[in-house]
Amino acid sequence: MAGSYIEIEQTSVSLSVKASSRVNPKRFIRNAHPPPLFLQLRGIPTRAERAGRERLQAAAAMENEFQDGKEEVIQAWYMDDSEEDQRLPHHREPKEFIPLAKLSELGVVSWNLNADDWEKDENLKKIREARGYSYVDICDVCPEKLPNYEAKLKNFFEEHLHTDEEIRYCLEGSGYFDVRDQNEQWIRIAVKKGGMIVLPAGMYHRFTLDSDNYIKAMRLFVGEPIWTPYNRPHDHLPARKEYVDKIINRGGNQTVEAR
Ligand SMILES: CSCCC(=O)/C(O)=C/O
Ligand SMILES: [Fe+2]
Ligand code: NI
Repeated sequence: MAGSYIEIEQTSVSLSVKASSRVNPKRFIRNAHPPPLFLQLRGIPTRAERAGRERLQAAAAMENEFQDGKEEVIQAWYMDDSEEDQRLPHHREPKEFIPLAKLSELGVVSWNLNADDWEKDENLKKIREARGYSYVDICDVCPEKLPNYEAKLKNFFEEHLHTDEEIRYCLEGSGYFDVRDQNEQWIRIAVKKGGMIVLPAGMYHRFTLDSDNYIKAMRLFVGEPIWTPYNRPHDHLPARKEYVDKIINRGGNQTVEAR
């Protein structure tokens, strides 16, 4: 092939590749941007597509890491319907605990990390690297440190969704993240020091302190954070539709009625 040319025409680009000992023409074509039409038609992945897929695989592989002792820092149970103080556990009678694997089915990812050493923790670094969590800050939920404490707590407990993942790592204290299961039942996820949790984009949820009244949480984000809560109902948002398709309907065609 040395010295020969491969000419590929498509509407937006015309690509000439001179094959030589230094350039692998097949690889050059696969990495062209935009991808040549014949690659698109044959479904051959470009370099960008391969990189995207590899990132997703790395992020997914991370979901099985750092699980030892997780039950001590993250527990989940079905809630009762009582209107009593939101900070109470709200167990059903009898109690209905939920295996953490069930949370994975809902798209919730979680880990047990060493919160005493979070600044140097290699496991936290691995998670951030694999999942692209470039942004972090720390949020103390207590009246002295959180501006507009009462209003914020009220907003946290309004059922809402975000258009990106909600990623929280409990460094001190504890709190409850409530999520809906596939049948709209409330599940209470109790997170203690060392528990890190990811609620997927488009999942309705709410947050409350428990009766110990304090959490110090690391908040993580991919890129610049967008904190906007979309209170229920916000079923028309693409993030919600994707969540419903992927998790609630598991790729099927069932429709979910808006409340
Ligand atoms: C524990 S961080 C405060 C809760 C929060 O940020 C949130 O978005 C709840 O849904
Ligand atoms: Fe939230
Ligand atoms: Ni809206």
